[in-house]
Order: sequence, then C-alpha cells, then structure tokens
Amino acid sequence: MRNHPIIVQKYGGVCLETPAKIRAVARSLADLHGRGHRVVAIVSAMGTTTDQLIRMAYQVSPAPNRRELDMLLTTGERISMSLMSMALSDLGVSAISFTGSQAGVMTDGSHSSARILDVRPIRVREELDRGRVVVLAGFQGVDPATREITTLGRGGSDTTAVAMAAALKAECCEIIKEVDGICSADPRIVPDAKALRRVDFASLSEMCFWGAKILHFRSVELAQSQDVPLVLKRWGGVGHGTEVMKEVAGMENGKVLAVNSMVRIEHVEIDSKDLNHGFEKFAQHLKQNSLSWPQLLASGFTAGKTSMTVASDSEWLDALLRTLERSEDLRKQREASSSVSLTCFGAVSSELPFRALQVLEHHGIVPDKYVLSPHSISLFVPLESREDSVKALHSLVQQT
Ligand SMILES: Nc1ncnc2c1ncn2[C@@H]1O[C@H](COP(=O)(O)OP(=O)(O)O)[C@@H](O)[C@H]1O
Ligand SMILES: N[C@@H](CC(=O)OP(=O)(O)O)C(=O)O
Repeated sequence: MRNHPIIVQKYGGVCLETPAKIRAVARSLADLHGRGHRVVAIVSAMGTTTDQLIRMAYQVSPAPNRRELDMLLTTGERISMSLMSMALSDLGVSAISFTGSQAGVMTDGSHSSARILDVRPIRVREELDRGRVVVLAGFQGVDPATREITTLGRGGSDTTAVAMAAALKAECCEIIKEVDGICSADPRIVPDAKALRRVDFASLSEMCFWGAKILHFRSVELAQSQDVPLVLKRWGGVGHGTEVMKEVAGMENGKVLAVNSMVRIEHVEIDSKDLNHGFEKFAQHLKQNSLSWPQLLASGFTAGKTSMTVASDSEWLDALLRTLERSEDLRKQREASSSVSLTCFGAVSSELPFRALQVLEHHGIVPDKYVLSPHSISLFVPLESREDSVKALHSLVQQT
C-alpha cells in the first residue's frame, strides 16, 4: 500500500447524525479504499452532540472549568470514530480509530481554541502502510508541554483534516458536506443560493472569517499556506461541489460572490488610559478567567474607554458576559449585533458600501457600522435583522 495515493476525507456532524448514516459513510469509505486509495477519515461528533455536551456541562456547573469542558467535548468525536471503525470492520475492511493525541496532533495550551503547532502522524502512517483505513477524531489535539487535551474551537474538524492532509502529503483533502459546496449564501437563509464551482483562497478566507459556517476559518489559512488541494463535495456524490484554487482566472472585476453573516457580536467597554492599556486589561481579564482570545473584529479608544468588538461561539460569549458582571473596569457596552458581509472577487468597488446601505435602507434596515477589507464589506446590523439583511443583499450577488 506504501505508494498508493492518500486521500483525507472529513465528515461533519450532519453526515454522521445517526447509526444508519455512519454505516452509509463507512460503505463509501470502504469503496474508496477498495479502489486502491489509502484512506484517512476525519470525523466530527454525531449531529448536535457537541451542543448537547455543552448543555450537560452547564446543567452540572454554572461556569465549567475550561480544561474539563475540553475533556468532555472531545468525547463526541471519540464516539463517532469508534463507531465508524466498527462499521468498516463489519464491511470486511480493516480499520483503526485514533484520538487527536494518538494521531500526533500537537497544539498550544489554549483550551477551546487551541492552535495546531505540529502534526506527527507516526501511528497513522504505520496503519496506512498496513492497509488499514484510519479514522481520526477531529477538533482535538494535545499540548505536548503539559500533555493536556485541547479542542480547536467549534467547527475545528476541518482544520484537523487540512493539517493531517498537509502532514501526510495527501493527494487531496475532501470536506464532505450535506450542501453542494460553498454557496452564494447560507441555503438555510437563501434557499436559491447557488454553489460556487471554484473559489480562490482570498475570497474564501474572507467568507469564513465573516461567518460562513461552511469551513473553519483556520482550515482555509492552513490549506493555503501548506498548499493542500482542497475540495468541498456533497455527500452521495450529487452536484459539482466547490474546488478551492490559488487563483481563479478572470479580471479584477469586483464581482460580488457571496453574502455571509455572523449571528452574534458582542461589544465590551474597558476603563483605560489609552488603547494599549485597554488591551492589557482585556488580556489580563481573559487570562484570569481562563478564557481564550476571541475573534477581534474592531477596537477603538475615546474618552477614557477602550471598546472591543468580538465574536466567538455562543458558549464563549456567554462565559465572557458572566465574567463581566463581576468586573469593575470591564462591562458590556451595548446590545449584541450581527454582521452581514459581501465578499467580492477582486477588490471591493468603491461604490459597493453605498449600494449595500441603499439596499438595506429599502428593506428598513439601518446598520450602525461597516468594516472594509480588500475583498469584502461587512455591515453591523441588529440581531433580529440578520436574516432579512442576508436575503436583501443577496440581490447584489452576480450569479453566472
Ligand atoms: N456560504 C455558505 N455555503 C454553504 N453552506 C453554508 C454557507 N454559510 C453557511 N452554511 C451552512 O453551513 C452548514 C454546514 O454544512 P453541513 O454539512 O450541514 O454541516 P457540517 O459542519 O456538520 O459538515 C450548511 O448546513 C449550511 O446551512
Ligand atoms: N463537533 C465539533 C467540531 C466540528 O468540526 O463539527 P462539524 O464538522 O460538524 O462542524 C463542533 O460541533 O463544533
């Protein structure tokens, strides 16, 4: 088997929702293996298991210890990996499952949003060479300095898949979805959103940074830097899927490719002398409360107060708000907002922000901030206007 091409396939929670779906995925892996590939399957937790585990943690403790929360959440992927390996064995395919640490996924120590520092897939290679299908638990690793188990953040199995594909020099990393690849909007909000056949890394990074739930943002960065061939496919081989490319041929036409959104953004205010002092206090507060850094979207200083605009998963944001209630110098500045972002192929045209504001105004939606980057424009809107904003701005997407 040593010279057979390696394929890494990642299956998300939706594809693994039930035992029947696990058996169906096992049949597909067995088929791939039978066609002469060395197969590594990265699995997420079944269905909404991770959400259920988080709820369970909060039923036991009002402020779960972050290390123990990681210990708990990694069990979701362990269930999937062992069941998948059993299902493969029943099909007569030799298979073995590994946790993140067994597979050599080394991370830093930041619980709930650890970063991968290195991948040493010694056991994975050995088992592939023996002809086995290797099933790996996504979303987790180990900090080699402390030997603590870590998780990579919600949706992190995509990043496990890309990191493993890079370390194994896989022929391809396929992310298997229940949607037909990357669409011009979340199909749950815009049912007639079209799948993009090809997308360049720069545009995809912008989409995922600004909330496209289709891929973990860090997996895109990693695939680009490590040169990993990345494809998104619909489960069952229906549709064309999306191929992620270094560059997509075409002129810099500023065409609007997609609209994505972030559900919840929180605004924190910190009593401080200047911006630097505000950052120091925020960092100290996070450390004292064992909270990892969130995704920082904007920051500013006026009249003795630093403002921080942050996004993360809702469990982290709730944990932050609880800690603010006990703080004297840090507080919630105002109600949470959502973001809605237009991503362009090539640079954003200078009139696009104005057109976007006009479209939203026509629907009675008034954003209170916009952020520009080379390939996207993002507007902050009230939480209750998020879905209407996505639908309205989808009219600016130029479908081909
Ligand atoms: N731009 C987008 N294109 C496609 N899907 C998107 C986009 N933005 C959000 N989504 C959502 O991301 C979800 C992720 O894919 P899915 O296969 O359902 O989940 P999993 O993360 O378990 O693999 C889809 O159900 C879809 O609703
Ligand atoms: N199970 C984890 C990790 C993950 O990647 O899930 P999915 O691939 O289903 O988005 C989560 O729910 O966040």
